[in-house]
Amino acid sequence: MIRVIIHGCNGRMGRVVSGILSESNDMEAVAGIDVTGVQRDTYPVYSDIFECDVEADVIIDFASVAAVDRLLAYGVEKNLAIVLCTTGLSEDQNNRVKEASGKIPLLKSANMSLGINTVVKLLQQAAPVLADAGFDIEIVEKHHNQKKDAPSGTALLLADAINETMNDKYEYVYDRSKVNEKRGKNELGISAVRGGSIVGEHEVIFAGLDEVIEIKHTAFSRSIFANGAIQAAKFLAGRSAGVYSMADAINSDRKI
Ligand SMILES: NC(=O)C1=CN([C@@H]2O[C@H](COP(=O)(O)OP(=O)(O)OC[C@H]3O[C@@H](n4cnc5c(N)ncnc54)[C@H](OP(=O)(O)O)[C@@H]3O)[C@@H](O)[C@H]2O)C=CC1
Ligand SMILES: O=C(O)C1=N[C@H](C(=O)O)C[C@H](O)C1
Repeated sequence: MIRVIIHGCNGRMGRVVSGILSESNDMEAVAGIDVTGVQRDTYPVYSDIFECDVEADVIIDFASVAAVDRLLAYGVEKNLAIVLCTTGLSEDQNNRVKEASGKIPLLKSANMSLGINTVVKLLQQAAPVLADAGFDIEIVEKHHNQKKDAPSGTALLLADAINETMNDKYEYVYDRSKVNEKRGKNELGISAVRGGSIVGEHEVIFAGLDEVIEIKHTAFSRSIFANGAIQAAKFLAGRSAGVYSMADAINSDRKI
């Protein structure tokens, strides 16, 4: 049995992860961490991560940026693998993630779904061809009205995937209302929409002369992220220290 601590267990994502693990034959939730400290399932829930002294193999995190520093410190202290799914981390926090990965196995991804990770590959093929032909690139993301960070971690992940294949030539533009000039060729626009219960939608628009290509991913339920995180946890448990990617977990033969 792979023993999992769910960080943010009472949140929207934590509850979905918890539900899937309760049906698993080879993985189990052994503890949860959530500011509320409310126990909803069979495992104990701690409001302070350092109060949790339950033996485990891996932490699955869907919580809050405010909780990330203590999560990393706890993982390092207890020598626990971490699947880090919280988005909106600062540059300093991303550096601390890298530092921690020198000591523990760590997989961080802004999107755990197979679909988005496949879109990344498509973009890396399409972007060099279309950008060289003069196409402008814009990303539009849509999420529910409870989401705190904007733009989404996935929008940035997609933009970075494109930019890496283009020698980092793009400058990201988030708010055109402040720009009173025509669009520059090296701009990559990123726009965020927030409303209702939209689970997650990402559209990458390649706009050329007289033709437009749109690559769009729509999440209809949170289980695609939860299943991806559980697959990542299964992949990560027992590995040596280092940074791993969702692509590593998807290509692994340790399936859920
Ligand atoms: N990588 C991916 O594929 C995905 C990433 N996400 C990201 O995951 C994160 C969580 O999303 P979601 O579940 O919708 O958010 P929620 O706000 O529903 O859940 C987060 C939970 O974490 C709790 N929490 C807040 N601070 C702490 C803390 N210091 N210690 C422990 N628990 C804490 C919250 O408690 P309280 O409500 O009381 O503050 C809440 O119960 C977001 O950053 C989101 O962007 C989401 C979906 C997919
Ligand atoms: O907060 C969410 O809900 C989501 N967050 C992630 C992000 O910021 O990209 C992933 C997914 O789109 C849902």
